[in-house]
Amino acid sequence: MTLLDVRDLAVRYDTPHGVSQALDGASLTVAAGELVAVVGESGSGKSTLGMAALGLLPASAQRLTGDLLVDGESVFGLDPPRLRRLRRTRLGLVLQDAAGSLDPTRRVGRQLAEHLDRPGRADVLSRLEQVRLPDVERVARSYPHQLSGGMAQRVAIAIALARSPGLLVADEPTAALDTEIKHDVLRLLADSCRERGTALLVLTHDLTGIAAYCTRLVVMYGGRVVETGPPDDVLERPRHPYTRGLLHAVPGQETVGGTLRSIAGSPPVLTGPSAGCAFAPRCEFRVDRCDARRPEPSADAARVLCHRDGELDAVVTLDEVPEVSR
Ligand SMILES: Nc1ncnc2c1ncn2[C@@H]1O[C@H](COP(=O)(O)OP(=O)(O)OP(=O)(O)O)[C@@H](O)[C@H]1O
Repeated sequence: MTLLDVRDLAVRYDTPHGVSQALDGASLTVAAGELVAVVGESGSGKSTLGMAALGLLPASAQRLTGDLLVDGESVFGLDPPRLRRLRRTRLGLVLQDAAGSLDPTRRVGRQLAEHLDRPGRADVLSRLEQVRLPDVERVARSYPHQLSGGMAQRVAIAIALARSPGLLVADEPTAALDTEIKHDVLRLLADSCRERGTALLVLTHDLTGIAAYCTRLVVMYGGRVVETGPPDDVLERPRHPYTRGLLHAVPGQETVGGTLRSIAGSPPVLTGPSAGCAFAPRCEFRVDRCDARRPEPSADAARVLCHRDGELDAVVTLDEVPEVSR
């Protein structure tokens, strides 16, 4: 069953400093219980997509075209009370700065209790145990500043999952954590969502870190979804030149005596809809039609947005795509 249905969504921000087209016709569906990672460089539109899914776009954001449906209903069509109810009952959010998302003046046990249907002490402690926190009595009595970053993130996950939402959006949930605990937190997020049947949308720069924990990878560029598929397919047989570039740019994939190749150029800052393929200026396979027309998604499940999809394997052998350790 489709839980989240993003249909050709275009969103732009109007600010005193100018206009920024954050989403330029993004399309994506997420089924109930799916674990989806949305990857892409800074500015590709991941956070805007995530906030739109939660009905949390700021006032400066304007929907130009398209729609976003949760449980079959457009979040843009809901009045504020119904949107609040949808958020409270069906949606959850975990941010990068977990400690910052907690109230610094109140003990974490009390904060968690507010989100529980049966807010007793036993339930609070059991929820803290479920997110694999040690010494839960002490944690429940603590103020946020008394917890490490990893512990605060686990509390934030317990709060976000308290009502077993249909969809949990996690925006760079491990970016502020030490490398050793990043994987533990990602595993916890994925396991907790799987146990509850909650769909997970993780927004991240870290393509390979997340791959082991999700059932689908979604690659964004220039405010559009340019490729999607099971992690093994995307990592082993990337089809979009941007995905291939991202994999070449993964640290640790350099060959001995070779150099780490990054994608030349910078991601676009769009001020309006892209006339052609937004990746064309950085693409080594660019031809005239790439600048002239917007690519439409391929008809298969990967929905690759590339004019040259299907032609490129003759140009690049897949041996050139580095193997990614997961
Ligand atoms: N509140 C805002 N006001 C104005 N412009 C914004 C706002 N939020 C995002 N943008 C712009 O929209 C574009 C997409 O940003 P967005 O944060 O959605 O991408 P992202 O992929 O999540 O990037 P990052 O990983 O850096 O958060 C960028 O050009 C960004 O500067």
